Amino acid sequence: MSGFGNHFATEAVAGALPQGQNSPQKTPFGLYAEQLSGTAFTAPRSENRRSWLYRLRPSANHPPYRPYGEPRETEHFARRASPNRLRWDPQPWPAAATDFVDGMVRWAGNGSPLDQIGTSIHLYGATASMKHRCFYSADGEMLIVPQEGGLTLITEMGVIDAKPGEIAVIPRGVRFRVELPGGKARGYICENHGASFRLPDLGPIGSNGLANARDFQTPVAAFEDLDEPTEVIQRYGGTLWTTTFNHSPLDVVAWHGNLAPFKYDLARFNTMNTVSYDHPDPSIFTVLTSPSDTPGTANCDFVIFPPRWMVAEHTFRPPWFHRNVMSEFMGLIHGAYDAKAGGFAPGGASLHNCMSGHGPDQASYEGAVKAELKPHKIDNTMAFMFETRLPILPTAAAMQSPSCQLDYDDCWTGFEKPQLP
Ligand SMILES: O=C(O)Cc1cc(O)ccc1O
Ligand SMILES: [Fe+2]
Repeated sequence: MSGFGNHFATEAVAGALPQGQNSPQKTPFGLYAEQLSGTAFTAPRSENRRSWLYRLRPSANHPPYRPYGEPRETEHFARRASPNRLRWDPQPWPAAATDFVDGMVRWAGNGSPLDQIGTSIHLYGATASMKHRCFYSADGEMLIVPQEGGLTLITEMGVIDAKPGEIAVIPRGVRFRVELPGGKARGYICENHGASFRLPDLGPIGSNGLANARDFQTPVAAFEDLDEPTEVIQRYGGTLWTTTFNHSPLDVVAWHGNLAPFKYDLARFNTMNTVSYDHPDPSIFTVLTSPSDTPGTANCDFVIFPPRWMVAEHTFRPPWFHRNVMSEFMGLIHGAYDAKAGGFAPGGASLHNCMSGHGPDQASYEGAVKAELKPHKIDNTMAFMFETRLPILPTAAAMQSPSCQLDYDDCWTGFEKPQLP
């Protein structure tokens, strides 16, 4: 079903969706009605997100949760916020068969899930499909950015196939199982603890452009009818909890509402750029934004750097040097990034925190200053950024990882000193 934030209605079995009311005394086939809220009941209508789910068993039907495995100490934030610029090589594949839940590592983040502000940024690398288990986050919606290998996200509300170049967003609380059609998959996740992602305002751009609402796709209802023990793992307060249902909770036969998972093909992005001079702020490439309480200052923006024509005249065309009050976590889905001649590989990541000077590496700078400024297509590339209001803390896992490039600062050495008259 197409459209962003629409009020959808879908049933996997004809007649399963109640008509004319949400909670009839007798539901079709005796399905259990459940409201899933993404905003406070009292949120203004323009903000309000909720869906009604009609399922084979009430979600309430389960034993208590207990901590899942050993606490993942390395997922805690480093004890001190570091102003240092950081970059990581792509993560190696897990040696043993590892599914999406076990292959997900919190790498960085800010704010706090219990305060419902900020983000947790995870990397995942999986080599096995989830079997008899599913996952959800009570801490935030999950924006999943596949980098290598597709994911089949079998959610309570329908099935999403997401391949590299597409993104998927699973609302807070929606349970899902991840299968790997290609046998392995890796990528990035922004678990958004704040206000849910939405399309940015377009201002003077007008009523079309950037990510167009109709290119977002939400699955139709699909369910499994399985009376088999199913492990349900949730992230709650930053840690994992587990319990075992006596049935699959992916048992929603019909649903309606405007809180739902969706996917988006980044190739559909209608990219804006200068046709005169100077390199615009990267906010023109915002796909989705999670606003904070301060207008224009995002809890998190999801920004991409897609293929595009570079035509600016008498201009230094790559990203300029800058120091930003917002903090920037970047990843690369494929290709090369125009500010980094080397070292930023697909599957890798970088972190440039509040006020940390960064920009083109020396080689990219040199090349761009010398380049002949004819129209040039930056092609076969897709980098992205989670840009967020609060400084980002890496976790111990990220700091201790052998993939952390100890020589990253060196890419900004060797600049020639200008000769003044
Ligand atoms: O730092 C980066 O590479 C991201 C970025 C890109 C750009 O074109 C302008 C500003 C910015 O932070
Ligand atoms: Fe930047």
